[in-house]
Amino acid sequence: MTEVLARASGVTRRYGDVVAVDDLSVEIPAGQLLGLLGPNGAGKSTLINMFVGLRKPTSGTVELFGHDPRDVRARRRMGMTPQETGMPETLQAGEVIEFVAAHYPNPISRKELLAQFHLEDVERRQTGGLSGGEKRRLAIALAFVGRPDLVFLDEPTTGLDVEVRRALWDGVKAYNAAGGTAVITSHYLEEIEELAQRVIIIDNGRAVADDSVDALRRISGLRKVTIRALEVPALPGVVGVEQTGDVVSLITADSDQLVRDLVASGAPFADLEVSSGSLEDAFLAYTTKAPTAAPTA
Ligand SMILES: Nc1ncnc2c1ncn2[C@@H]1O[C@H](COP(=O)(O)OP(=O)(O)OP(=O)(O)O)[C@@H](O)[C@H]1O
Repeated sequence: MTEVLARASGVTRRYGDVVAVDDLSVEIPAGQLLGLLGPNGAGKSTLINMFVGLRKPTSGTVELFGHDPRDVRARRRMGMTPQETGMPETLQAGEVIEFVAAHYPNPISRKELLAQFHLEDVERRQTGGLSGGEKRRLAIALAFVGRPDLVFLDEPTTGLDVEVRRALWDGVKAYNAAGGTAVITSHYLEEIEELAQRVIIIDNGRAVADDSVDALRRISGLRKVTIRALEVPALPGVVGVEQTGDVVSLITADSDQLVRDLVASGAPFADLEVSSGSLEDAFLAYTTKAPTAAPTA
C-alpha cells in the first residue's frame, strides 16, 4: 500500500466569521503530484499553511509524516514555497541557499541546486537586486534544498514568463520522477494539466472535485456564450450562468447547440460572443450556482 505522507481529516479553519477551510479531508500519498485549484479566496493557501504548520486548524486534525506539522521530525522532510517570499536583501543568492541548507541534515549541494533551477547566473548577486522572476525562481529552488520527501508550492509560477515557467516545471517533474511528492496550487489550468496527476478543486473552503487530470481536461472543454439580454430562457446543456446587468454568460460543453437553441427560442439578444470557458467557469459548473448538474464524462 502506498504510504500516506500527509493527511487532513475533517479540517476547518476560521478567521473570525470567515470559514476559509470547511470540513475538508484529504490524503497525500507518496509519489503523487497533487494540484490544488480554486478561485481567489477558495482556501488553498490556508490548507497548505495548515499542512506546513504555519496555521492551526480550528477543528479537525492535520498530520505530516505521522506527526503534528510543527514537529521538527515532520518539518525536516518537507519543503515549501509560500506565495510571497521575503529574503535578506543583502545576502547573495548562494549565501541564502547555504543558510537554508544549514537547517537540513542532508541538503542538496549549492551547485546542484543552482544548476537544477538554472540559477548559476545569480549565485553571487544580492537577493535585493534580483528581478521578481529571479527571486521567485530562487524561492522555489529553496523548497528543494533539504531533499524533501514532500514539497508544497503555493502558486509557484505566478508572474513568471513562459520560458522560466517551463524550466521550473522541468525541475518539479524531475523531482517527482525521482520519487518526490508535491502539492501545487495554481490559477493556471495548463500548469496543473502539465504537472499534476490528481486535482482537487477547492471552492468556499470545500473540495468540490477530486479527480484525475483527464477529468479536468473535460472540464476545460467548456465554452462560454455571452449575450446581452434582459431575459434568457432555460436552455438545455447550460452548466453555469454568470450575469452582470444585462450581460449574461452561459457555460456549456456544446456552444454550437446552445447558440442554435438560443436562436430557436426566439428570445431577443445582442452582441453574441463565444469564448473558451475559463477555470473559473469550470468551478461554477461544480458549485451551487450551476442550474443543472455538474459536467459529466
Ligand atoms: N490571516 C487571515 N485573516 C483573515 N482572513 C483570512 C486570512 N487568511 C485568509 N483569509 C481568508 O480566508 C479565505 C481563504 O483564503 P486563502 O488565502 O486560503 O485562499 P486561496 O484559495 O489561497 O486564495 P488565492 O488564490 O487568492 O491565493 C479568504 O476569504 C481570505 O480572505
